[in-house]
Amino acid sequence: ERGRRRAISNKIPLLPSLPGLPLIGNIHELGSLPQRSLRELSKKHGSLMLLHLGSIPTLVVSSAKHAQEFMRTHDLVFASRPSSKVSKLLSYNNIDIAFAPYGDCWRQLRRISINNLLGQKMVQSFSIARIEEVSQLLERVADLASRDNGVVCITEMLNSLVSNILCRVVLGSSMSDERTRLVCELVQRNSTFFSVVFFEDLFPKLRWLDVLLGFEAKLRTHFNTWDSLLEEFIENHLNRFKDGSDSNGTNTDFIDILLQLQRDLNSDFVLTRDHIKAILMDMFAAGTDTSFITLDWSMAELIRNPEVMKKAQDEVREILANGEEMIREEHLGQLKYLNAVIKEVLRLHPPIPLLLPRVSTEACQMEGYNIPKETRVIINAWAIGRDGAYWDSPEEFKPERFLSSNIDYRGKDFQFIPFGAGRRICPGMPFAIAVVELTLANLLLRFNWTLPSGISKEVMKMEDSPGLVALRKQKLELVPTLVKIK
Ligand code: HEM
Repeated sequence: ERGRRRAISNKIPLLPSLPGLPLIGNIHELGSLPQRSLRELSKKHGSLMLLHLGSIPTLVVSSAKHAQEFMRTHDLVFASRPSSKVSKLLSYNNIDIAFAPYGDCWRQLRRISINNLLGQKMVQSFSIARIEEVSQLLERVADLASRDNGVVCITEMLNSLVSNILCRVVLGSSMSDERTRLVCELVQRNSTFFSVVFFEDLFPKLRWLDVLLGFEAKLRTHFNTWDSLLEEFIENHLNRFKDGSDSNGTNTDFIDILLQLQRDLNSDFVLTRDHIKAILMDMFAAGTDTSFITLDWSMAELIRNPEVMKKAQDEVREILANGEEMIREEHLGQLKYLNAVIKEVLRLHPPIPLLLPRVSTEACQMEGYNIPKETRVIINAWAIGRDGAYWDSPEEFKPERFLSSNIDYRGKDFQFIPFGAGRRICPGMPFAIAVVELTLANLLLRFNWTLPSGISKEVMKMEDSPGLVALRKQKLELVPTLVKIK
């Protein structure tokens, strides 16, 4: 049967490749913001294009219809990830969740991530961490607002808020500020490494060039720093456990949960120390920048669209009963307009504009073409979210579009896939949404926001910075004014 299928697929034509240069193929066409250049290319060559990145054949998908083919119809064939030099090292040889190839190890770890770390129930159990960190942020903003010129760099404040929440949930509340800062720095360096393409990834025979140019040594040093830090965190937890100083379980964090699972798991799957370190690395790498970027773009869009800001502020201010000073998690379900604002931000600014790449584990057929095994797939979620075929005035920021529709980001509506879809959809979605909603709601409740004097919204640049994640290029500085609560 397999042989017959192969014989049939041999007769089906391959998708024609875009013309490229010798050796490098189409790399020169990517530019510094591939989501934009790939969208331009797709306007000419169609929403399913075959490119060659070095010697690697890569399909680029730019329409909701084709995204659905890859992430629903043929999801199983494309549920694996290609390995790269950076991801392989930082994921302890691809034994994490985000970069693991499709298979038993990935399935087991993904189940753990959903059942024990990131699912709705666990997200609720960490609500105190969010509330406390958000109230500290509000105090810091109020303090800065009362000083000098009252300007705050909201980008930096949001970045440390998200890092603090993540450190607290993953490592526990007793972590020193110095350790939290180090994690934050390493997470930023991770992003830099993920944006660098190593020669070996494009031309497997050119690994010697990475060695010669010192790239490989730098990456290894970075990994070693991470590794010893994660070892230190795990050992501290084990010692605390041995002392019995944390036996009442009130201080549970991700490391405690994973160590407990390591002790309990009575199945064939053995959770090793490397698995635990790889999962922890994933949580920091996948969880920090993404949520922070969403918050940063939200504040930028709100300041550029004062009528949207006003509506969102009216909504949060109306639902508080007299005397209450903070929006709490139980209020969030009522904030329909704020929810639409967040969706609109994720539509125009998906934090991972090209999602994470997939790779086929067997040949399959699509639109009369044969797609061979081991073809890489990049899905341009950024272009799909701005596709005029699905969205009215696609480049405009109009949260109202979501008030009258049921479209959401849970992976069923392929014109809106900031979290991906199918088997590999982001397991951190409930975690991220809880942080983003609570933070935005309270920033809008407590303060009125304006641009520093001399700066008008017309001169704000809404460009992304290059890299795997799309942070706004300019840091956002704003002037908050404390609002008296009734
Ligand atoms: C607004 C915030 C976030 C966005 C937009 C986002 C987006 C994504 C995307 C696009 C993917 C790839 C999906 C695919 O291949 O179809 C992904 C995967 C993943 N995300 Fe998120 N993410 C966010 C927050 C988080 C958080 C807070 C965590 C954890 C603390 C997290 C953990 C992961 C993991 C572990 C994966 C790999 C899943 C797999 O390969 O099976 N993410 N995310």
